[in-house]
Amino acid sequence: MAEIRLQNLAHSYAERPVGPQDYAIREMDHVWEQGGAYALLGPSGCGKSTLLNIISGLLSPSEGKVLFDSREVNRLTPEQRNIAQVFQFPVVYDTMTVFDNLAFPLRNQGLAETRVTSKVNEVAEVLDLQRVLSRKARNLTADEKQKVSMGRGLVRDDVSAILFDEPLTVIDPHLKWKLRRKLKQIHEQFNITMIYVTHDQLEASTFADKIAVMHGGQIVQFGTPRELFERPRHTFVGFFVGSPGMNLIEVKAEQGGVGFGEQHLPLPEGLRRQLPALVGKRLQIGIRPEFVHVADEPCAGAMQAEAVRLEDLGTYKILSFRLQGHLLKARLPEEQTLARDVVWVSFPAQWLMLYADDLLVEAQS
Ligand SMILES: Nc1ncnc2c1ncn2[C@@H]1O[C@H](COP(=O)(O)OP(=O)(O)OP(=O)(O)O)[C@@H](O)[C@H]1O
Repeated sequence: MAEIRLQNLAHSYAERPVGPQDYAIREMDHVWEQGGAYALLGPSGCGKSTLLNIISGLLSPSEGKVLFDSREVNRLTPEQRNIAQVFQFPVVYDTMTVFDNLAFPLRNQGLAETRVTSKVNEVAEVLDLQRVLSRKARNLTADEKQKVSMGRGLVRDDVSAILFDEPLTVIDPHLKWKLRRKLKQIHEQFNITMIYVTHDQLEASTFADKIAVMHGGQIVQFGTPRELFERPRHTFVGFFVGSPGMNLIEVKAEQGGVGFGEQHLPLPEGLRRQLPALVGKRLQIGIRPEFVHVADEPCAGAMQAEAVRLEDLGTYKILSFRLQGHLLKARLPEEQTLARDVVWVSFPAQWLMLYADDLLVEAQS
């Protein structure tokens, strides 16, 4: 088990990179603490697999260092780093039994056969594979094969870390939830550093204690699922995490707050004080649909808007409304009804975020 530190790390697949656009990973420093359950979340092409392969040793970074417990491992193979990796598609030995597949990494290490048997049984029980232990792997379903792949990663308790690259892609949807919970349970039981790559925020937040959100080859925020939801530090996190994503409106600085269209929006004192320092930057305000307050009648501080569509999603409703030409969303409780097309919306100060060039502006105390 190890603490994994990335130091001034960057990677370009190009032989002679000339600018940031040539980098799949842009310079970053990051620490994965020993024993943590982490997710690496981001859309296709943001650099997740590249980063995972650099950590595992399948790929050598073009710049910077990978340190395991302060020891540089840049030139070491995955075996030498003692990393277990579970890929999107199952990697199993078809002609071996499930038992022998699970035992393989342990026998390779020269473990005594009694210890092999007890470890294999322990992992098979966690993954519900006891029934198929004596079956040849080729006769298994895709789900079962992927469980065997996972089991091979989990069977050794001396690994530095286990890396999962979208491991549930081939798993039947109704089994996905069960397996995600299982992985979490395994993490609690074995206390191994685990990094789980996914583009699915639900998968990330059910598995991980902390999520690294990747965008354009960088980790734009590293935080708990709650932090990502309540205080997105980058507009991309606001937009990508949450369903629907955060409402973002481009604004200009004004006396006492910000403005968009004809609308003036006062800002809390701490943010107002920051405005002079932000001259020349692109300003946006952000508010999650869950925090927009919507009323039928005018009320203090509320802005008049046009209700465009109300979708009933069973346990809540999503209102699309137009405010000063911006189409925005609000999440309403299931029981809320709207009498007219005109609504009054307000953005509670504690949930209103201000972004300058896409980065969260912290209030000045
Ligand atoms: N072997 C390669 N050679 C050149 N460019 C590559 C190579 N592998 C990935 N890239 C590029 O690097 C960038 C990051 O790709 P990467 O596969 O790491 O992203 P990802 O977030 O894992 O996406 P996906 O989920 O689609 O795999 C992309 O622009 C991709 O085209």
